Amino acid sequence: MNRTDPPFAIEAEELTKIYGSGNTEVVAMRNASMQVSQGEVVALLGPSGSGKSTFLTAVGLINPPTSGRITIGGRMVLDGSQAHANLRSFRRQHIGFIFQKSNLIPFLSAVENVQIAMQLNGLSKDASYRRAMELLEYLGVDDRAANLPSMLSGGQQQRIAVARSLANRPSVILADEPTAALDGQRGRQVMELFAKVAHEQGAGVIVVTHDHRSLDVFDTTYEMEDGILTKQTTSTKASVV
Ligand SMILES: Nc1ncnc2c1ncn2[C@@H]1O[C@H](COP(=O)(O)OP(=O)(O)OP(=O)(O)O)[C@@H](O)[C@H]1O
Repeated sequence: MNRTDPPFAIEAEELTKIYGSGNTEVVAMRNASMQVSQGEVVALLGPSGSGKSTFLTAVGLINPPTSGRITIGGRMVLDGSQAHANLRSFRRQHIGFIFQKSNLIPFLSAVENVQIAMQLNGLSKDASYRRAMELLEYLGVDDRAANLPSMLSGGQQQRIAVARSLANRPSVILADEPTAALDGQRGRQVMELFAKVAHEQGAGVIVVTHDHRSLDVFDTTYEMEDGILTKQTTSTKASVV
């Protein structure tokens, strides 16, 4: 990389994660490294139990690695177990995370679930409401804004979760099988939305997916197998909406 190049959105260096110890020790991830440029969308593939979630939650500063370094937007935030930032507030400002399950707050309406992410960062109620409604409209669920999560389908809940993850215009978006609860077409739309946000906002995006039909949306594909991460391809890109 040249000195004048912008920093990588995400730089993971030699991440290793060991769960347990002695007889129960599991090395879930071994020296995993990845660089994601600003505006790049990465697919992370691999069989069940291969370490994909371990990698994603490490990069998302949720489940720190046993060793290795994580640099976000040019700032090294984690060196092994040593944090170089307040991880919780750094995560809230810079990282959007979408889990397999939507994890919405059950007693807040759809729009409030999106607003809360912004209000925690100090945005006013009115401003957060406007942006939340804009995002819900973008995702085709604005007519559900007043509903509690329990009144929504799995796919609708997931779209609310996607809106919430985008609310603070994060520089990093991490998604763990975000389209598992969606039908093929809606799943593809969500993937295309990630690509659009990556390109428009210059965010770095990593998506764990099993959906091979949407792989053309991604710039780069990595595969995890037995805790070893390997770069596969830079795909032939489809046009993005
Ligand atoms: N908290 C934990 N304690 C002990 N072992 C764990 C823990 N979390 C994950 N593991 C183990 O680490 C390995 C990697 O798990 P991980 O969840 O990262 O895989 P994955 O590729 O995301 O799987 P899936 O596709 O099924 O979600 C597995 O062998 C798993 O059993």
